[in-house]
Amino acid sequence: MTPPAVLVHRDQDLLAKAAAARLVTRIVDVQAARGSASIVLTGGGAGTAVLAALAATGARDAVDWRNLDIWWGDERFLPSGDPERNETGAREALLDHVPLDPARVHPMPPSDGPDGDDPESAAGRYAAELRAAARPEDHGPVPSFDVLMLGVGPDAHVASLFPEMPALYDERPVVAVRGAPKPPPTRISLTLPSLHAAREVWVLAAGASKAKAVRLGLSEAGPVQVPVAGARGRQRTLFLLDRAAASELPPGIERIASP
Ligand SMILES: O=C1O[C@H](COP(=O)(O)O)[C@@H](O)[C@H](O)[C@H]1O
Repeated sequence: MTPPAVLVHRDQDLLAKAAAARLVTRIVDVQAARGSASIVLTGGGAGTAVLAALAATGARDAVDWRNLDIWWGDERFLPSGDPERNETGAREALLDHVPLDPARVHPMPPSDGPDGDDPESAAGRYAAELRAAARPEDHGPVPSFDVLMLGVGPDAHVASLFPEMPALYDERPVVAVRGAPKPPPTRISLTLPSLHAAREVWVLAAGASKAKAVRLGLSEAGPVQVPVAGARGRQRTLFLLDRAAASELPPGIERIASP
């Protein structure tokens, strides 16, 4: 796993635009090399702002949308179409506006889906979908995602991996989370081993409320206490921040800033 690089942008708006431009470039590069690409979406303010910025840029037409697999890092276990679902936010911000292949969009099951109100079965279903998409060269139960984006909570959670909760010890690729401290309490999440399968992990954080979590995420803290400290990709890890989220970083951390 790679040590993170830190990039700091002026504010959330510029962060979203810069991350959207970076995402277009990354997808286009991967598609040029291999024909298709895979990304993992996050919910939350910064992650959804990146998708909206991508929808608003003309550069989106450079992406071969039909050859893109879209997965989610976590989901709030709610009925399909619920405005609190990460899927709903992503569809409204971007997915409904680009010509994706519906078969390559992989939302986590809703609570009114094939498993009914059973998050453990829904997590197992998603794990099976990931396993079916993994190729021998991935050497594991999930694909080697090209980019996996993560928001971060003020409590340092990523995906639906909350500090000190059992999901952080789980070796299965996908788990049900019950009793989450942030509503809704029932969720589905990729686990740390699945996050680590990504070639690139991008942590997105904006606002002063995230500053402490960002500082701890770049420290030597353990992922059980500080889940964002476990957000690391196989080839590259980026912390993409605005100035407020970067405001508590110690001087020793090297960063690249934009005006
Ligand atoms: O509940 C969640 O929260 C985090 C962070 O959200 P934010 O609004 O504080 O940025 C998000 O990354 C995660 O996907 C989501 O389910």
